[in-house]
Amino acid sequence: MESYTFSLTALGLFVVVLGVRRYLTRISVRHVPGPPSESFVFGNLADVHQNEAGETDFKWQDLYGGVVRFKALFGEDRLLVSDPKALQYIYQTSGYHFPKIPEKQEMAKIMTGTGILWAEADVHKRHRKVMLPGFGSHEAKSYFPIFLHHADQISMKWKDIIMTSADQSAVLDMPDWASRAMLDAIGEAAFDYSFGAMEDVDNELSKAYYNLLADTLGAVNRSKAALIMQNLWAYLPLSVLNYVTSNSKSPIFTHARATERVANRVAKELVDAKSEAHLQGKGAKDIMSLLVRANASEDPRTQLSNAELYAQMRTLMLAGHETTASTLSWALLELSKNQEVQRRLRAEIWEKEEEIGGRELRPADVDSMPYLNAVLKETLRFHPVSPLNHRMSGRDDVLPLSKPIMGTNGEEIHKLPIPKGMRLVLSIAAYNRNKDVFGEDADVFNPDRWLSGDLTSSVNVGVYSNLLTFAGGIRACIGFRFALVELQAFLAEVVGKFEFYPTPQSEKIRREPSGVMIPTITGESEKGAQLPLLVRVAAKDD
Ligand code: HEM
Repeated sequence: MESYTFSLTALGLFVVVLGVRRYLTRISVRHVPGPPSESFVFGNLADVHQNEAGETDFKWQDLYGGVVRFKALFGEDRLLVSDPKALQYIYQTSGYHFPKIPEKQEMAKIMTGTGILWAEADVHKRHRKVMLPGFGSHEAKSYFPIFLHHADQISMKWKDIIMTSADQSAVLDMPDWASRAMLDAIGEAAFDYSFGAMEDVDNELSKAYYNLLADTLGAVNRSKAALIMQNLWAYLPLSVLNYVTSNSKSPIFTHARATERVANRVAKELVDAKSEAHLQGKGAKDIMSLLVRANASEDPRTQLSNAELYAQMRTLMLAGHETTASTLSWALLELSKNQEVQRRLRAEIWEKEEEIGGRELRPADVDSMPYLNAVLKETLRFHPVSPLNHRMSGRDDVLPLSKPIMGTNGEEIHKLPIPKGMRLVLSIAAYNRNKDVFGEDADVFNPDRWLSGDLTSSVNVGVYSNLLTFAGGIRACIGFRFALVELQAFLAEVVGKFEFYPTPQSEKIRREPSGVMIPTITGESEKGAQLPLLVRVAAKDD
């Protein structure tokens, strides 16, 4: 008995010594500079998640450099990263060694299921391999007529409203219109499905997705309780977390679960119809049909299960419509504030229309419009609708840096060792304002920067124009070409036909971090996305 007690005590001591040794030899980031903690319990979490998107990141990047240490709950260190080389390493060179954060993935799972946004490592590789063929440049361009058609639907509605108004103008809420048009566009292009959102048809799927992101991911940005709760999840086993997400009565989860039920049912109906068409040899060219063919594949490397198939549809709905809708809204806000930019863009669109005679615009036409593309790139740079990405280090690692940072011990840090499990906040917003990459006026909206040919950087980070808006590397936005073609079509259509002016409310716009960065009116965040602009029909002087 005595020897048993002795063995147990010795084992206990051994475990404690091992734990202490591990703690003491753990790589420390304590010399990385950063802001003082606001409080031991909350750290700086409110600064990072509850200010306007980018506000804290820009300030800290200027004050401390491209890697900033800040505090999460109970003194936990986290890093905010905007240094180009460090980001390149995390996204590209060492992508699968920086997985997403488990508690955030649990949120991704309730919103999209076990699809590509949620998947990690080999499962992610398989999803990506199956989906990539649907998202090439050729495929994206083939949807251009669909996008133009849905942009034209907006135009017709706006014209009706404006023409019947007393002073031939109307105040229109951009995100509401853009969101419905983009939902219809993705429905048709990706699923060959009509949401009928523009026609206000009582479609339960479009109703289910309404404000989903704001209710779920946006909760941490509005409420301190939600912010603490979601950060406490880091300390819970995944099984407990899973129980919470499946049973909690909080609106954060009830909205997501209700959407899941409707979306899975519609996805199943669609998949059944498309499988039938596939069996009969009638292949359609929408993305869902491509995935259904993968579902029927015999090869496990390119196969998707039914659950994965439904999840991809939910992923594309979520990732593929509020993102583009918000980007269009931000573009129109900037054009309303910069009337000269708006006039130049319209002049280019009209010139192109004259050049092509009466025919409809084609992808090659919009590709050959330098100012349109400069305005688009500048909007994506200035207002990246996914301003933060979250990752953790899967192993002890070393981050390379483009520029040394001055450690709190007075020594320059040229490479930064980080321990396994370190949570990283990757600031897309701050990288996009990096003066070394985008010039001294990076904080100004200036489409001309894209026309001067001066934007060369030795470190390529992003998947498009060296912007980080669509992220980079192995998990870069799979739909970025799709988004670009869609935004080209919508901008050419609405700016060619209408003039946009600011309103008193548009002077109070807040960049709301709400899963997707949406425009809200200061003091009215709980109402969700709002951006009222004054709109008139653009008349050509003959
Ligand atoms: C302006 C529009 C868009 C922006 C700014 C944007 C941005 C992003 C970003 C930053 C990521 C990386 C997320 C992460 O790794 O944590 C991402 C991933 C993704 N995006 Fe987009 N996106 C846009 C439009 C679209 C569209 C139109 C689609 C589909 C039609 C789409 C589908 C996806 C998918 C499926 C992923 C996951 C890719 C993977 O994990 O391999 N996105 N997007």
